[in-house]
Amino acid sequence: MTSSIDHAWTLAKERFAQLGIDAEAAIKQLDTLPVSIHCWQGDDVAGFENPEGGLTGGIQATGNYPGKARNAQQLRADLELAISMIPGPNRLNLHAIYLESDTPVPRNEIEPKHFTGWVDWAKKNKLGLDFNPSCFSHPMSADGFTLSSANPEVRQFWIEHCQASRRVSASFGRALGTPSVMNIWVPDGMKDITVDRLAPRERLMSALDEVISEKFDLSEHIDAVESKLFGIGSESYTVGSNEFYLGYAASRGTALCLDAGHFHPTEVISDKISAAMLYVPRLLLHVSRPVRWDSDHVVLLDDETQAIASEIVRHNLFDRVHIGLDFFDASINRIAAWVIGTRNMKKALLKALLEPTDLLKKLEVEGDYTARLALLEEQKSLPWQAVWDMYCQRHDVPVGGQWLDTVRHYETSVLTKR
Ligand SMILES: C[C@H](O)[C@H](O)[C@@H](O)C(=O)CO
Ligand SMILES: [Mn+2]
Repeated sequence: MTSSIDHAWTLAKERFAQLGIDAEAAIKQLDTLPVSIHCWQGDDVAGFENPEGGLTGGIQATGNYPGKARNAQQLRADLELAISMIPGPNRLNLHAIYLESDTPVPRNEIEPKHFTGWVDWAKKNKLGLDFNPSCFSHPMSADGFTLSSANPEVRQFWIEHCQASRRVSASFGRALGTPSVMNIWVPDGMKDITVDRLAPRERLMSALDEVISEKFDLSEHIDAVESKLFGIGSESYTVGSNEFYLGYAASRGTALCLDAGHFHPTEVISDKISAAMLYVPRLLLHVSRPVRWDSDHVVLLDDETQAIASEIVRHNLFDRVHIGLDFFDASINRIAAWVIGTRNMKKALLKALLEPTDLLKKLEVEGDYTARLALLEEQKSLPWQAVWDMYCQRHDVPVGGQWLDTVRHYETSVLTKR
């Protein structure tokens, strides 16, 4: 018997075909676009190095929802549940503080062996891994500076941490056969009026040059650098600003990381993609949702998420844009947060893949802006949701909101007992 999902899919396929869109091809393309899920939503960016220590670096996870993961086994179990409800290919994005070791490991001495548990797990779950040095929540970052510190000892420590992180990242790429994108974000900045805004940037530039001096094949490791506007306690000056890192990535050939929460409130990263792509080889996206500030709310299927996805699809940037997520909400069920945010990113990609882009571009070139707007608005009510349901069904993940029942059951049976 034909199910309602199959029936809706057949009708949707016909409807899209009338506009010259191949829904089957859209689904196939979506299957080539992994989303890198960030591990840190699962435990409020605590990590396993010193989970009781405070989160520093000017970022904050607010909320006290019960059941956060407290060790690697719990975090992996939570991730497995989330991933079982997200259709299509995924990656896992790890921070260095999620290492596993029986004895304390100084950050500048981390090695691939401290992450073998993650690599084995990634293999078993068919996931690629991405990586991040963790330049925060540490006594050596206590005065707000790391790679740009005026203190040579502090600077050297973080250079060594980032160098060690690159070796870990490359080991992921070799073990899993897919390059690990390693993103460098440093919180360096000042709370108040800064007199010498140049010297820290000079130091950051030369420290980064030291960090990336060891050569790795792009098939195993990709460097990315992430800018920021401000952080809590560094409101007046951020060393690694947008201009700093755009110039750095363009001149050194690294990827540029654009975080949706790291710009002025009316600036959007969707509009930066086409501009930056003319100068940098690759982009890493940290898709997030800033509410008034870099609040890292869960990603919605909103206009900006859609615009980000549409930019990737419209300009065929599939091989040059790495899609990552960056939010950490401790006020709701953390597994639900992963599921909601990641499904939304994928829904936006699917909707973009179902757009009659060639026709829209033709109308634009011809100056028919009336038809362009009419078509853009009409397509919002095309039956993309039936295509999404079929995509979920084929990947054997819950089709609609039923996934929440599974999360609720896990909450009662596992999370509340932690
Ligand atoms: C954990 C951080 O959010 C992350 O490393 C960084 O990407 C960031 O966005 C800091 O604001
Ligand atoms: Mn980020």
